[in-house]
Amino acid sequence: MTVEREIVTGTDAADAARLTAERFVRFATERGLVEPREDAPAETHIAVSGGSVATSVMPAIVAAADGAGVDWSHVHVWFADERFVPRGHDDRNAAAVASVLRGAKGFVPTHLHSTLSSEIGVSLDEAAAAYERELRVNVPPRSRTPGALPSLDLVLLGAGPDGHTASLFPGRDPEAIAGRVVVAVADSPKPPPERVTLTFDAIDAAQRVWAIVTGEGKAEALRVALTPGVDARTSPLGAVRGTDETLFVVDEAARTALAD
Ligand SMILES: O=C(O)[C@H](O)[C@@H](O)[C@H](O)[C@H](O)COP(=O)(O)O
Repeated sequence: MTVEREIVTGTDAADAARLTAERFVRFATERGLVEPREDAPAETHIAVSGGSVATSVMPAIVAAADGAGVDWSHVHVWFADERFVPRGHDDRNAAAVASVLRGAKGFVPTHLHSTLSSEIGVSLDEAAAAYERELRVNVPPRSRTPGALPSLDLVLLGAGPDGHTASLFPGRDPEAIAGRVVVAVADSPKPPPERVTLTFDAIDAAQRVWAIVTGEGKAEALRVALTPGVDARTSPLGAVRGTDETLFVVDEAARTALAD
């Protein structure tokens, strides 16, 4: 059964980040990260993206979590996608996310799961395979079916004006990456060309998928994503779903192409 997609609207990008942070505090509370509970899950696995998710939404989340008393010591942070560039390169999302997480109370630095960077002599394919292995070892699947994919608790996605999300770009065959958790992208239309990304299957195995889509430049991408029945080749953003929750946090500017 497909879970209904929920849309919440902020006045602008900052308000959308605030609304996302509010939802995060609710999520963290449910998982026993504020008041420890006996039946709380031992670990919480979230994946984050680059762009404004790394630079605006994560800071809002960490600030709100701090105000609510969230303990990050059992939280693991993964990347929905990452650019395959040398460590320390400005294009790498890891540095921005690591710096935000320095303010997260109790966060254990080794719980930030970065992808391999390009200067260490691994190929792009090896970097993707290594990240898939790391996810499979650390993140339990929800189903006992053999081969079931790891189920992240929360995936935070952004979206590009072309409807890409993570590094899943339109015009590509989703079947070509079916069953994989992480794949290499060697020819991203948006620079830098080499990336690693979670697949549709990996995102769809996550319990909660939240996409933060703001700004007038995303209006058409949002309209297409919300078109009933849109496929992953036309709109990666429109195709992603969580097992329990799919939430789009948008702003007024991004809604301008939607019918009332
Ligand atoms: O990897 C990239 O090239 C970008 O990070 C990209 O995927 C970004 O996440 C989206 O385009 C949304 O960007 P904004 O949230 O900043 O609009």
